[in-house]
Amino acid sequence: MSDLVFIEGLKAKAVIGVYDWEKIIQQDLLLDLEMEHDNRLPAATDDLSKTLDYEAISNYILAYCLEHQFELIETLAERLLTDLAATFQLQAVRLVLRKPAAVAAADAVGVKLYRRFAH
Ligand SMILES: Nc1nc2c(c(=O)[nH]1)N=C([C@H](O)[C@@H](O)CO)CN2
Repeated sequence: MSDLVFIEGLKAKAVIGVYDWEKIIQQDLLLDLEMEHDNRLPAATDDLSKTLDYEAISNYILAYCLEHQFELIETLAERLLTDLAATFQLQAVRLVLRKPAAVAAADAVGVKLYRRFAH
């Protein structure tokens, strides 16, 4: 399936990092998501409940980042995707998670994941 619902440049806040100073501050994260779905069903019904609601998913991600604390962005990315897939019945998702301020000489650093889920 090559149809996608996507979210680009979602700005989240999280307490994240391996160093002590990072455990007492919130830092900015930037997320891009591509979620595979079949566009024909929502298009045939014009019904929000038949698609992946990018607003609901964005709000879920923002809350998840605020409510969970990890050292590695790898951990956040993996657990977030597992939760998202279960909550929104995602079939397959590509995630880019950037930590823009982590390396001063770089525009951003981060992780890119692609996961397929069986429901
Ligand atoms: N692959 C990773 N490398 C690093 C991470 C990380 O989460 N994944 N984290 C840090 C520090 O927390 C850094 O962001 C502080 O600026 C270093 N390397």
